[in-house]
Formats: sequence, C-alpha cells, structure tokens
Amino acid sequence: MNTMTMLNIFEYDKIVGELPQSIETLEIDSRKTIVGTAFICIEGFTVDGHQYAKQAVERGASLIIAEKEIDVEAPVVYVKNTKETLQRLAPFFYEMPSKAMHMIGVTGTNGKTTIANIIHQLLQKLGEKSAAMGTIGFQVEDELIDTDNTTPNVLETQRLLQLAKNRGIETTTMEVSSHGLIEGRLAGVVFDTAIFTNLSHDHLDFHGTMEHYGYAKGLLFAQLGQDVTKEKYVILNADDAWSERYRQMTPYPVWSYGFTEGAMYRARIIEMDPAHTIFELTTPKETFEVKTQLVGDFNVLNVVAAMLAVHSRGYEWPAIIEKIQEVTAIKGRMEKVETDLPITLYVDYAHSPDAIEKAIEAILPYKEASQRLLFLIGTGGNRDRAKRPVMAKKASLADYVVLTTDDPRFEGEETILTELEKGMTHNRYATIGDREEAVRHIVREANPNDIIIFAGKGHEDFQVVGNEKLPHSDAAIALDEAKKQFTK
Ligand SMILES: CC(=O)N[C@H]1[C@@H](OP(=O)(O)OP(=O)(O)OC[C@H]2O[C@@H](n3ccc(=O)[nH]c3=O)[C@H](O)[C@@H]2O)O[C@H](CO)[C@@H](O)[C@@H]1O[C@H](C)C(=O)N[C@@H](C)C(=O)N[C@H](CCC(=O)O)C(=O)O
Ligand SMILES: Nc1ncnc2c1ncn2[C@@H]1O[C@H](COP(=O)(O)OP(=O)(O)OP(=O)(O)O)[C@@H](O)[C@H]1O
Repeated sequence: MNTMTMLNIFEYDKIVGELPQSIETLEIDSRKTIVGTAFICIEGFTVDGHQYAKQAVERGASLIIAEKEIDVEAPVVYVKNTKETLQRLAPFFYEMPSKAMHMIGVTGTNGKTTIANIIHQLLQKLGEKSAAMGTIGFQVEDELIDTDNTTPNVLETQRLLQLAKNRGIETTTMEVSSHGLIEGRLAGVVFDTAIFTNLSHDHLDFHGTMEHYGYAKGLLFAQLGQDVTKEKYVILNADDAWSERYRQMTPYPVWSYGFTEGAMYRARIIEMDPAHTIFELTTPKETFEVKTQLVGDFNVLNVVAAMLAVHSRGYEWPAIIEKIQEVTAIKGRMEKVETDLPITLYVDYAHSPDAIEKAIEAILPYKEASQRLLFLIGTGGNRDRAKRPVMAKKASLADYVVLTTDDPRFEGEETILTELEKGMTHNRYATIGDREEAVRHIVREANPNDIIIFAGKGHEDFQVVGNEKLPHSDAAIALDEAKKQFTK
C-alpha cells in the first residue's frame, strides 16, 4: 500500500523521519515482522508493544506507528491511539474482505462452535464454498488454519477474511466472542446474519457482571448497522430472556427459535437416542420432520439456529432438511471415543455451569439402572473463579465426579480444587490436581459398561501450565488406562 494512501485513512499527530514509498504488510507482533512491515505498537494486557518496536525494526520494519515516544532507527508515525488506528487501518489494508462474502456471526455463551460448524458442513453439502472461524481454528473449505483466539485480533481477522475471499469463499461464519466484541476485534467486519445462542455464567473475571457480559454480546446485533435497505437477519433464541433485549437493538427482521410456545420456529423432540435425534420443526408456514446425528436437547436448538442461518442465505427448507441429516457431530462436542472396550467415553468442551448441566442431561435419559455416569471436570487458573463452585454443583448430577485442573496457568492447583469442591452436593468425588492422573483415576473407578464424560478440553490436545502448552489428550490417556483396566 502506498504510504500516503495509508496516511489518509487515519489521523496522526506527527511524523518523525523519512517515510518509505509504500508498505508491504501490517504487523502488531515483532516476532512475525518481515521486511517492509508497518509495525503498530499495541499496549496489551501483559506487555506493551512499544517495547518491541526496536526488535521489529531489526527484523525489517520500515515504519512504526506508535502512541508513546520511542527511539528507533526507522520513521515513526505518532497517533493518539494505536488500537483505534489499527481498527481503521486493517480493514482498508485488506480491502474490506467481509463485504465480498456473505457473513454470519454467532454469539452466546455455549453453542457457537457447534452452530458455526453445522452451518459450514451444511453449506458445503449444498454446494457452497464456505469457511468458519472460531475456537477450533479457521476452516476454509476442508483446510484447517490454526488461530490463537475464538475471535482473533482485528489484524488476524481481516487477514484471514482476505485469504477466504481470495479463495472464492462465498460465506464465512464467525464465532463472535464477547471479548472480541468489547475489544473491537470485529472492526470492519460487515455481517449479514447474526445469531444468538444463549447467555449463562462465564467470563465474569473479564466482564464483572452478567449485565455487562450480556450487553457485550448485544454489540453484535447493534453492529449489524441501521441501514434498513440491506437484507439482514437476526436469529434469536426465544427460550432465553436476553433475546428480547437484543431484539430492541436491531431494526432487521428477527427469526426466533426455541422449544417455547412463542418461538416463530418451534422445535419439538419426537425421538432421541445416543446416535440420532428426530424432531418436528414448525415454521410460520409449515411443519417439517428433521433428522440429525447430533444428540442432546441443546443440539436441537443448535441445529435449528444453523438451519435458519442457511435459510437466511436463500436456501429452501426441503434442501436444508435433506442435507442436515448428513451433518456429523462436531470435534470435541459430546464426541464419543471409539473403542471396543466395555466402557463408553465422551469428550466434551463443557466449561461453563450451563454446558455441564446440558452435557449430563444429554446422557441421563439413556443411562440404564446398572450403569453409572462418571464425570471429570476442571477449571482454568487465573480466570473466572466465581464459576468454580457452580460448575461442581452441576457436575454433582453425575454418580461420581473427579475435580481437576483445566489449564492451571500460573494458579496453584490447591485453590482451584478447594473452590471447586465447595460446590459439590454429594461426597462421591475425588480431587486430583494433575489432569493426567485425574483421567487415569476416573477410568480405574469405572465398572464395565459405565459411562464417563471428560469435560473441558474437547478438541484441545494441550494443557496450559505456566505459559507453556504441554501435550495432553483426555481421550488418549483414557483409552490407555481403559485397556489396562478392561483387558485383564
Ligand atoms: C486477555 C486477552 O484478550 N488477551 C489477548 C491479547 O493478549 P495481550 O493483551 O496479553 O497481549 P500482550 O502479550 O500484552 O502483547 C501486547 C502487544 O505486544 C506484542 N508483542 C508481544 C511480545 C513480543 O515479543 N513482541 C510483540 O510485538 C503483541 O503482539 C501485542 O501486539 O492479545 C493477544 C493477541 O491478539 C490475544 O491472543 C490474547 O488472548 C489471550 C490468549 C486470551 O486468553 N484471551 C481470552 C480472554 C479471549 O479473548 N477469549 C475469547 C473466547 C472466549 C470464549 O470462550 O467465548 C476469544 O475470542 O478467544
Ligand atoms: N446450545 C447450547 N446450550 C447449552 N450448552 C451447549 C449448547 N451447545 C453446546 N453446549 C455445551 O457447551 C459445550 C461447548 O460447545 P461449543 O463449543 O459449541 O460452545 P462455544 O460457545 O463455542 O464455547 P466457547 O466459547 O467456550 O468456545 C459443548 O461441549 C456442550 O457441552
């Protein structure tokens, strides 16, 4: 990009040094800086990017954008606020890629990954070139690109969207986290459809109160804009009271879904077993029977929300209902671990109280009287502490519980376990800080034919200890221990 063109995009206070003719790329991480980069210094939660300007110059940055005085061997453009500058600059630099695609945003405490992946699978089955960005990474058709966050920072988001646009992607579905909304990571992303799943206790370390947390989610609906000449849709969960608040934040048509009587698109479960679900979907015009491989009441709502998003894209119901049958379970979401051993193992990403309750409730109806449901749950260190006892209380719905850690980071396991333990409502449980040992212990506790749910890690294959990502797989450890236990 021509440097003068770039300087027309945002306001600056002063320029020190001789500007290059053009810049090749933008970067906020000195470690990724290459020759010809414009490096933008961002003050983060942990460190201040201004400290890394020198390193960026050593790596070839030809221009620095800063808000504090720095001393570097490169031209510097001083602005009032580098975060805001980046939010204006990145979408322009990457040529507003979201405008070239149909964009679907999914927000809510639980279900974002599931819905985004159902939409992605469904659109591909309908012959569309689709991408999905979220907790699992960035899926561009069948390729998976690693990302650091559910909603990546503004630069990464724009860069990935441009990549999708360049590959001819027609629809991109993004998981929109409340952190992403509050931090302006979605600047320049123009959505066409916005979905709300549900709101329950999570992330209060960041948002403080449920009111603030709920308000943050609402920004997605406000961000759809006010241009009523555009055809945009809002898809809200009628079973969740927050939907009424979000309805008021947008002028666009609202399609509500849920089990509740007032829902425009109402689901009623007809049949459900551990391998499939059949439900009836009543739309304002007609009623359809829908078959899906996903299980659990909550997944019926996830499936309906995803089908509505695809309908908002212009696909007719018969085609959607035919293809939804082929959509498979999502990695790490109530995912059954394949084994011939006499034990049923599920890995699930539940790490909020509501998700834990839903995961257990998905299994209880099929559990025979002779079987026990064992549940392993941990919480992260240096994150929302208030949810710990509430999570353990929900986990107490299981017959036997193991309380452990889930990314302890820098926090001692003692505090995590003690705070979890406060919520237990029965005494059939163990506390084991080391997650590998906890997994092995719960398998050893199981009798033949019992069911174990390993909650919290889902698709993740690591455990964050300190600031290191150590390899860890609940499924692999559980299978190893189960072999010892059940092939004697
Ligand atoms: C609290 C938070 O949101 N942190 C995010 C933030 O990190 P940070 O502010 O600590 O960054 P920092 O380390 O202080 O760095 C500041 C600046 O210096 C730069 N730097 C740093 C080191 C260096 O050597 N060179 C260098 O240039 C960095 O690139 C950055 O520009 O910016 C990083 C880069 O964009 C994010 O990856 C990081 O997310 C962390 C990993 C995180 O855990 N975030 C959570 C809270 C989060 O955002 N979660 C939601 C999902 C929630 C849900 O489950 O629904 C999400 O969307 O992921
Ligand atoms: N609609 C739902 N309502 C309640 N719980 C759900 C729902 N959908 C999924 N869950 C539970 O929440 C867990 C996480 O699901 P999913 O990954 O789809 O949510 P998410 O919103 O993407 O979570 P995160 O923001 O933490 O990445 C699942 O493993 C399941 O236990």
